Amino acid sequence: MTAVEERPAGDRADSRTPLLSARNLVQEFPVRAAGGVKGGVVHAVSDVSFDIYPGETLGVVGETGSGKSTLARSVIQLPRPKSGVVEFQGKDLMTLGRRELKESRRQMQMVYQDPFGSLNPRWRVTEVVEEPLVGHGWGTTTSRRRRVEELLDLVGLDPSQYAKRRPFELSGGQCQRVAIARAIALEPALIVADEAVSSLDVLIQAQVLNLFEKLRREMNLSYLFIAHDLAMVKQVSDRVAVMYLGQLAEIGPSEAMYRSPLHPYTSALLDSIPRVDPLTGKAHRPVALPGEPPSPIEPPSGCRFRTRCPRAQIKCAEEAPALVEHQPGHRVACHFPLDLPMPEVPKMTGGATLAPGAVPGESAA
Ligand SMILES: Nc1ncnc2c1ncn2[C@@H]1O[C@H](COP(=O)(O)OP(=O)(O)OP(=O)(O)O)[C@@H](O)[C@H]1O
Repeated sequence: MTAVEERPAGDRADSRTPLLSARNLVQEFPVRAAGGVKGGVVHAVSDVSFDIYPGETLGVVGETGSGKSTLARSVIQLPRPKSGVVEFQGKDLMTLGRRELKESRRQMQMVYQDPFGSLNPRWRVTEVVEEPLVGHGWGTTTSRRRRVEELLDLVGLDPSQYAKRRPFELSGGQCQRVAIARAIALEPALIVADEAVSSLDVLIQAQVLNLFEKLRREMNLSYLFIAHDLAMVKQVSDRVAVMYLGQLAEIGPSEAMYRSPLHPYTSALLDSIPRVDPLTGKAHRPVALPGEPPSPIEPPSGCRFRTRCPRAQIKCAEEAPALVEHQPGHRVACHFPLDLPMPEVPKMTGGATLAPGAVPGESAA
């Protein structure tokens, strides 16, 4: 796949120069077979390219195991990807030494799914939030304490009530607010939120999402926002990237992706969530995605989704589709995307010669 040039969506993104450009990212993990013998590799992220613009939220969705977290961690170089380029604020992170990378990491912070697990249980809230400031030699003890109070205020926690508490004395939502205060302490440009609200109940989720949005406006933050919940991703994202088995299936402006998805996988993901049609008011009955994702150790040839795709053709097994722009800023990696009529070509009928995975029989759309 060639490098892509993307466009910011909507009027939130305030610049045409990306804050972050990831190109052809690859991350693989060796697997050990029984007895510790070296086995194959997990192709967790394969040739993924995307941009994030200042002030923009890019949502990433996909089934479990599709490589979302690995992608997020590759971006912040934890660990460094196997290959590719990550350019952040004009610097190629892949070539930076440890000291320079630490400086760049100030500007990119992660918020994790488990709010309790991500905080040191022995520390008080003040110490948790102050720690990155200390680590980067920020200010004096007095100015740091003042900054911690400001940060707690900013995330909606009254310092006089919460500063001295320990994580076990907080609710999940409060813990996540502390984690966010810590993440924004050094005024980063990018927050990588990996399922950051998934473990919270719905009401608290909405409050934390509002907090993210407030911080985006006030600090011109960008987000790489990872979640399973498509409805939530749509709500917070300017653009959405759909991952399947380590690759981008589709990326585009949030509204367009949900209104008229181009990839059969995106369409199937949307069909799998309960929702109400905004035009007719009719409830949509969710349809489960067929089958299971194939093993990322031996992904299918050609298009990785073809073993579950109702539109799969012979070509899909033979040739990997490139991520191609179909609408402005809306790219899809599919030989037979949903905005084009199905051509009259021989259909795939069985998996024997097209392993791994069986191909959905004659169910082409
Ligand atoms: N350190 C590792 N060693 C070996 N395999 C790994 C490692 N980390 C991730 N994987 C594998 O890489 C693939 C992608 O995993 P990843 O956690 O990135 O997916 P995900 O989309 O974030 O899933 P989830 O939504 O469940 O968090 C999976 O097959 C996973 O088992």
